[in-house]
Parts: sequence; C-alpha cells; structure tokens
Amino acid sequence: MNEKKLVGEKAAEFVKDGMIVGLGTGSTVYYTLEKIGQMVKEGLQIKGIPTSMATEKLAHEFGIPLTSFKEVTYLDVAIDGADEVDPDLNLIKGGGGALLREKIIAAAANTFIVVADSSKLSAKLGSFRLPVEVIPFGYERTAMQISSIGCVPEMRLSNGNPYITDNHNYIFDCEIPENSQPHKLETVLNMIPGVVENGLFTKMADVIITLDANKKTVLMKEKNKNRIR
Ligand SMILES: O=C[C@H](O)[C@H](O)[C@H](O)COP(=O)(O)O
Repeated sequence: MNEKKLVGEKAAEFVKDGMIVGLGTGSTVYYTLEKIGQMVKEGLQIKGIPTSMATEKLAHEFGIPLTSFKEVTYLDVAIDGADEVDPDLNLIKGGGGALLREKIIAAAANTFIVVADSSKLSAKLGSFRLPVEVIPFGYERTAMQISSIGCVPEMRLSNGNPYITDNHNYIFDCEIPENSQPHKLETVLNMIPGVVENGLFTKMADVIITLDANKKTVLMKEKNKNRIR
C-alpha cells in the first residue's frame, strides 16, 4: 500500500470550486497535485500558487491553473508535506529545500493542511535534521552563530557543491538540542543575521492527514487555536 498516495489524495477533498490553493512540494503532495489535476480536467475551477519551481512545473504538467501574490493576498487553503510532525502539530519541513516559499504560503492560507504518512509522526521533533536557509554572504559566520545556540549545522551539498535553493540561498541541515522548545527555537534561529528562514513550522498547521494503525486515513486537528498567521 502506498501511504503517501492515500494521504495525498485525501487532501484533495478539501479543495473546492473557486478556491485559491497553496500547492506544496515533495513526494507526498505529488499525489494531491495529481488528483487536483484530474479534478480540474473534470471541471473544478481553482487557481494555485506553487511553493517551488519543481511544483510549478508539475502544476503545468497536471493542468492546474496558477496565480501569484501579484493577484491575490491570501489563499483559502494550502496543502503540503512534512518531514516530521509532533503531537502538537509542530512540523519540521524543508527536506526538499522548499521551506521558505512553503512558509510564506502556509502563513497566507486560511487553512493549512499537512499530508504525512505514518513514518513522519514523532513524539518529539529532532530525528530529522532541521533545514535552515541562509544567504550565501557571510554563511561561515552565520553557521558559527547557529552553533552558538546549540545547533550543529552541516552545509547541504549537491554533487559536491553547496545546494542552491529556488531563492539562490544555501541550506544548513542542523541537529537541534535534545531539550529544544520548537516555537522558541524557530523564533531564535530567525533572529540570527543571515538566516532567511528555518524549517520549524510551529502553531501553523490546522489539520494533519495521516494514517492510523489500520492504515485508514485520519485527521489530527489543531487543539489550541493559537496558530500564528
Ligand atoms: O522542502 C520540502 C518540503 O518541506 C516537503 O514537504 C517535505 O520535505 C516532505 O517531503 P516528502 O513528502 O517528499 O517526504
């Protein structure tokens, strides 16, 4: 059974006529995009804003019409994947390098839906190294400052060279301290000069679509109503 396909396709049920939809990035939301593409072919009228150049390309392939922040100021719903999800619906994202545009789009969405197969669920965030996007200028010093708050950064590489994001930045994959408080760490990292954004998405997700022990899709919902937009 393909867990990613099950949760990915389930998310498409949240997409209704007339909506502006944030289109996430990755191998799970791929199935959401494919399904939305089918729905568009059957007459669904929506417009999407992609979270990465890879997703923009897929949207074209699947026939999903696109718009941009030049034309709209908010989205009805954003659907995206995650690398790790904790019981409070905090996330680590950015394994695919798309975290910056993903966070801008999630923050602009009235409802933020996350698709995560059961391997992504974790009692505590930190098994997946936290991606932190930094500008190339002064990255050596930015890395020192990231280390000074207890994280262990490693430059992400692609074919032996620094990996370059869609925004022409670098990424450090960081081990985070064991006792980290996700929201505090998210905020403190973003105060370091040179850090553009980090992959902690705390107080943002409204719904996680995942699978129960019987491999049936289930929704984990936000309890605290204290999300940050
Ligand atoms: O930058 C990539 C995104 O944050 C993805 O949503 C995340 O890495 C999960 O991707 P996948 O569904 O391929 O595991």
